[in-house]
Amino acid sequence: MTVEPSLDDRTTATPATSTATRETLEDYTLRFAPRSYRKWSTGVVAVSALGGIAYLADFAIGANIGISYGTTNALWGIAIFAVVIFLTGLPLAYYAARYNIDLDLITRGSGFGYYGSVVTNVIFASFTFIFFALEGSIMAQGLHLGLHVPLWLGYAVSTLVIFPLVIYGMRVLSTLQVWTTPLWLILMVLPFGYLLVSHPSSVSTFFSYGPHADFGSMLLAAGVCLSLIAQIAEQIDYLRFMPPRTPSNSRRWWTAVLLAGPGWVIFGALKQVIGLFLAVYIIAQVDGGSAIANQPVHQFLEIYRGFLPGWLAMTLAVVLVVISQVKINVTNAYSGSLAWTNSYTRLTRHYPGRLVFLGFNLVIALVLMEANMFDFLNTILGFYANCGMAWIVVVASDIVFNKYLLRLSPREPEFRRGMLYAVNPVGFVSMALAAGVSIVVFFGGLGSGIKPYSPLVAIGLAVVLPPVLAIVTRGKYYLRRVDDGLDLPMYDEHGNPSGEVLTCHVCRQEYERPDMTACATHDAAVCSLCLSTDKIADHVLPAH
Ligand SMILES: Nc1ccnc(=O)[nH]1
Repeated sequence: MTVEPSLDDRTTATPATSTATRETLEDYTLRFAPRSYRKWSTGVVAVSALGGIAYLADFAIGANIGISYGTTNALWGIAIFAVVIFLTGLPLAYYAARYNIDLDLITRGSGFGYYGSVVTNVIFASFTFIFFALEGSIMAQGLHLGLHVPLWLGYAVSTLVIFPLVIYGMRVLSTLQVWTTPLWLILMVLPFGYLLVSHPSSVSTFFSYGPHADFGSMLLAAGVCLSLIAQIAEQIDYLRFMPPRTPSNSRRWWTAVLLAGPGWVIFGALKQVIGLFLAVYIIAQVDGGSAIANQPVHQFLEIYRGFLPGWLAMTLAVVLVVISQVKINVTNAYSGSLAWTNSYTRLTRHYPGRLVFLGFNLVIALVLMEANMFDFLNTILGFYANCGMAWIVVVASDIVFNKYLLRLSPREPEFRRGMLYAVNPVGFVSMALAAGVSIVVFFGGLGSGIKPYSPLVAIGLAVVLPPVLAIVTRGKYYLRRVDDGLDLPMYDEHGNPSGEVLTCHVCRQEYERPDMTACATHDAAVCSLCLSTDKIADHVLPAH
């Protein structure tokens, strides 16, 4: 769902094709990513995937939990977050890289069913507008500090600039994505190193900041960080372009999947720790520091001031904030519009084009910003985390327990209409219960004593319920039929999706084997998207 750098050498559709066909052929959103398109090395895929994580929200998140719960509890919270993200991200990243499909397609076959994953798409869309609003607020703080733009106007500006960029500028931005990463490292990592060396006493101030260790506070802190759990979906949007895994590239393949998949959290956690460190430094060193310590632009301004003239420090801080935030918000806007489009297409069997939903997503984000969401960050993120965890952890649990250990869920992914039941209770009910109960706990509905434990409730239910429900339903609701009517193997000799090409008799484009199904009424093959938009279910195969 995100931009791929330097993918210019791809095949493009002929002008006569429908909007749906053309737009999904740009980068195979909503579709299997074919072998013919996956020409990058494992290293290029990994670097592109990690290029997206230069966003600044982590600095604000780290600072906020530190200010609320103290350094010790915040650090433990970040550690809990990192472990959960890594363990749950691993099976998901593996499926994306091995089978070349995005997280929505994985979700459908991992316990949710063809329509069941519409809900998880909405969870993902919420992730993009909540984080769009958070990143946009940070950008507006930069514009306010550097150029005295009032915050309300800064929110509007940081939203409006994204439109033309997403509509026209994807290519340019892909390039920007690649060359701003080194610039970002220079602007961020080096100054932080300098601060540590020049002010060694700041380290002990840091460790002694705030209240002592307390398990409830650690979990509350972890809950805020865990709102980032859906980030794995964006990592996967790149990982699905991994080349086939063969005996000769197996090591490189696995390294790339581990680093760029669940490994994103190493960088995320580091940024949170740095944001927390800088916040404590500002509170200790600057008059009135506690009011601004959670704002990344102030954090960078303070570091730069240590060794640069004031005007230059200010310019650099604002430039860094604007570049980072525009970069990430283009991704948020793009991914969010895709998630909405995807749900809408499946429910109405009509592909409306992405622009409508781009507007829709950004309006919600702007309303959140204007309502001052930055001041209620811990609550919004902590609340969202319950939904995000319920989805991601259920999918991970289905893969690990139901696919591998119990073998009640089919090992190979399935995402095509007609092959799946509309809704599979295994994942759907698990997610609904995990999210529902943990939200009730989060708001104190089951007593204030267990209120901080809502992340544990969400994770616990989401881990345990899928295998229980798979056993209860005996895995009956995963596949509506097992044979897709095409007499061609789906996988090659190494277990990679086949690169064999077939023509869709509806849109007349060529697609690789895994994207195709036999047509119910014509003696021909049909592609997954033409199946999704088939209004009268003319091509959809019957249940077995
Ligand atoms: N995917 C994202 C992660 C963090 N912040 C964002 O804005 N987006």
